[in-house]
Amino acid sequence: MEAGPPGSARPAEPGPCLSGQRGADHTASASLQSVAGTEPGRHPQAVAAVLPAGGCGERMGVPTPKQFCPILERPLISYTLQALERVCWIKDIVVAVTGENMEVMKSIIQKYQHKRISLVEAGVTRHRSIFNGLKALAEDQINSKLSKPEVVIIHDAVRPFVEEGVLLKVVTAAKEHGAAGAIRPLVSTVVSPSADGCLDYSLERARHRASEMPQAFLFDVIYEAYQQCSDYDLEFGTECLQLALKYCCTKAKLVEGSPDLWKVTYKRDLYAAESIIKERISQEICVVMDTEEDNKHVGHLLEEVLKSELNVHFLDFKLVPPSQKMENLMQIREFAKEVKERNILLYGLLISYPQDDQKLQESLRQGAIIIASLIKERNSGLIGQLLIA
Ligand SMILES: Nc1ccn([C@@H]2O[C@H](COP(=O)(O)OP(=O)(O)OP(=O)(O)O)[C@@H](O)[C@H]2O)c(=O)n1
Ligand SMILES: O=C(CO)[C@H](O)[C@H](O)COP(=O)(O)O
Repeated sequence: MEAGPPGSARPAEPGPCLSGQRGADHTASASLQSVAGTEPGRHPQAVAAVLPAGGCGERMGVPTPKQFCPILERPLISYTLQALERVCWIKDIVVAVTGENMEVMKSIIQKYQHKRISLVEAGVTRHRSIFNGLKALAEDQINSKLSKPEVVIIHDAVRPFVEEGVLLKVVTAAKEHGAAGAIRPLVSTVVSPSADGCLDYSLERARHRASEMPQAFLFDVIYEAYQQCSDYDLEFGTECLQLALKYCCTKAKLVEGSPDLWKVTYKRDLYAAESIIKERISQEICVVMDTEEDNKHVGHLLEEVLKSELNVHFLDFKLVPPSQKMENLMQIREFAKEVKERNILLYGLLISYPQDDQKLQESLRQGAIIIASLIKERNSGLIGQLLIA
């Protein structure tokens, strides 16, 4: 079963959103090496990331800012951080969080053991939050453990499915062009209404693209752009690539991104994100079997049946001696409670091994169906129960 990251303390509840906050106040390891700048003579801290996470998620319509909304009992932002942390050549990750949610963020970092994270205070708009993150990375910060990177990635905290491949593409393109960003084809046509609410004009859909995240910039380019830009830009702007163009004459390279890069914005996006996470979890499982030596073949048969149910590849397959802990049902329940603290869901499953071949197959098929649905659904109500196939 999928094991969540270790850690025990529960994070504090996120603070509610201040209403009116929005706009109110002012592939190859060789290429990875070169992105990370590890070749001789390069700055060792070449790539850093800034994650704006200071919004209140007005469009989501729930009191908890969306970045802290739980998906399968884990805050959304933790998935995004995990996705960036997996990329070893990103040396620092600067997260911009509001003062009132600083403690929540710290407890998430502690609980899920996130590494390489620095926190800065968010601003009242997304651009201001990003600017605060960039300031923390700029060289002239006293007492800072951060150092100025050559390239900075900017990525929204609410886009959890960012893959290393697209990060590599934008960073590589940013090194060459000064700026780069992920794009997607438009789903709907963009129209411009006139003051009377009637159609003024429409854009030719095939000639336009949706700008997504991640984006990457030569640090000096984007920092200069933020330093130069107007209060109006900081207040109402939504496009970092535009700032680089307007203030540094840097034309960003546009890179095709994957469909999963979309931004969690509305409540239905949380359900979509949950489904994607479940799908991914069910493709990365470790099955630990407790089978007696003379029944080893049954374990292998189960693996075969399970593969057809789940479409998974097995990361690990072990035969372990019966554990003392599992000997009675109460202990399974106690053990399940204990490991749930670490986001591990433990269920007991008893599969009978009839001598009759056909009955054995049926029993294994039932077992595989139960295992597959437990993995896909992560039903926390059933943990510690002994299910029978
Ligand atoms: N003052 C702000 C506003 C937004 N963000 C961050 O910018 C990202 C993208 O913004 P958006 O989806 O607009 O988030 P919200 O502003 O929270 O959502 P809404 O517009 O629905 O209020 C999010 O990670 C959000 O937390 C930020 O760091 N600081
Ligand atoms: O759209 C974008 C591309 O540049 C940004 O990712 C950003 O999410 C826009 O944020 P907001 O919803 O606050 O305008």
